[in-house]
Parts: sequence; structure tokens; C-alpha cells
Amino acid sequence: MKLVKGSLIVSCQARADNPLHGPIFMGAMALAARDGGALGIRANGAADVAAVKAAGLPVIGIDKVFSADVPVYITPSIAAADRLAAAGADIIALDCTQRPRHGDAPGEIIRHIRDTLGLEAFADISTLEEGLLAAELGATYISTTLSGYTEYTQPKPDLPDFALIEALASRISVPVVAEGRFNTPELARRALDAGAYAVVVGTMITNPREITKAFAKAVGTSV
Ligand SMILES: CC(=O)N[C@H](C=O)[C@@H](O)[C@H](O)[C@H](O)COP(=O)(O)O
Repeated sequence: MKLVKGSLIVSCQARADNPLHGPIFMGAMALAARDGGALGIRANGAADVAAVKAAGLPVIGIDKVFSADVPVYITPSIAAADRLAAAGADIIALDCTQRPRHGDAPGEIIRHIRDTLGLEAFADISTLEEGLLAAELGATYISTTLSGYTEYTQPKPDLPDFALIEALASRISVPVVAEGRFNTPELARRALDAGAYAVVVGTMITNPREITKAFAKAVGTSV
């Protein structure tokens, strides 16, 4: 299953410290997102990927593997990609920054995803240079996911990186996906107007704790 042009993709993720952690909750989130009009789901880890398949939408799978000594954590190896494929991911997202990493080089993982697994590769990048390189390496989609999260794109702004979307869309024919801080429907719409093929929204749809924090801060009861 492929991503639909102009579509909303909902990222259904909850870390271990989140009360909604686990495949039961993330599976339900995916059904709610589908019923609300999402045409794709992003999910972390084999168990959640398998659970969100129930929504019947294209699934972008990631496998976050954290290490104490390197910054790269989104699907850093061929083994991680294999776990996602076995769980039913249609598309596999991976860190395509040029930062220090364990595991395998982005080009090798992309080649494995496309040629061995027969799936699509979704490159999470933070700069124009990284996006151009990922396109050369054969990524099926290039996504602005990591803008604001690499040390050379910090401090993280409040708004999404529209300049990066526009720069990528004007330079490459590979579909550009907008992801990161699309916190209102208006910002999501602007992503498509800026040239994005699709837009991924996570926190502001699927993380009630963060949404509550925004409201609590506004009314002065934040913890
Ligand atoms: C940097 C990183 O690890 N981003 C992650 C990637 O999977 C997720 O934690 C984000 O929630 C996702 O990218 C969607 O973004 P937002 O939650 O801002 O709508």
C-alpha cells in the first residue's frame, strides 16, 4: 500500500512512560485516526505496527533503538527494518542524517528495504543536503521529521520547517513529506501548499498528555 498524494498521515506513538503505551492503545488510536480521515499511519516498533494494521491503511513503520553514545535511533539497522517488515509495515522510515551511528549505513538500509524486502523507504532528514543525498540513495519519500532535532538544526523552532519543504520540493522529484510540529489544521494545509506530497501529524492528534499540557498552560494550572 502506498501513500496517497495530498493525504493526512497520523503518527500513533506513545513511549514507555506514557499511560497510552502499547499496541492496544495505539491500535485504537489508528482506528480513530482512520475514522477521522487519516489515509496513513506511522507507528513505532513491531508490536504497534502489527496493531495499527487493523485500520487497513498504509503503515509507515519505524523502530526506535536508543544508544547512549550515538544520536541516531530511528531504524538504525537492517535488522530493525526486517522486524518492521515481518510485522507488516508497508513503508519503512529510517534516519538518513549523516550523524554518527551504530548499525548500517542509510544507503544499505534503503537498498535492503527496496530490493530485498520489496517495500518503500521513507527518509527522515533534517536539512536540504541530507534530503538531496537521501534522494540519491534511492529513498521513496523524503520527510522533514528531524528538522529541529539534530544539533545543527537547533534550537527547535515552534513552527514547522516550511523553508525546508519548499527547498526540497523545488529540487527533487521524489515526494517530500512534511513532518514535525504541524500542530494545527492550518499548518497541515500550509504544508501541502508549500509543496509537500503528504503531511504527518503526531503529538497534537495522538498524545493527550501533551495536548492537555497546552491547555493547562493556557489556563494557568500546568504542573
Ligand atoms: C524527532 C522524532 O523522533 N520524531 C518522531 C518520529 O517518529 C515522533 O516522535 C514525532 O511525534 C513525529 O515525527 C510527528 O511529529 P509531531 O509529533 O511533531 O507531530
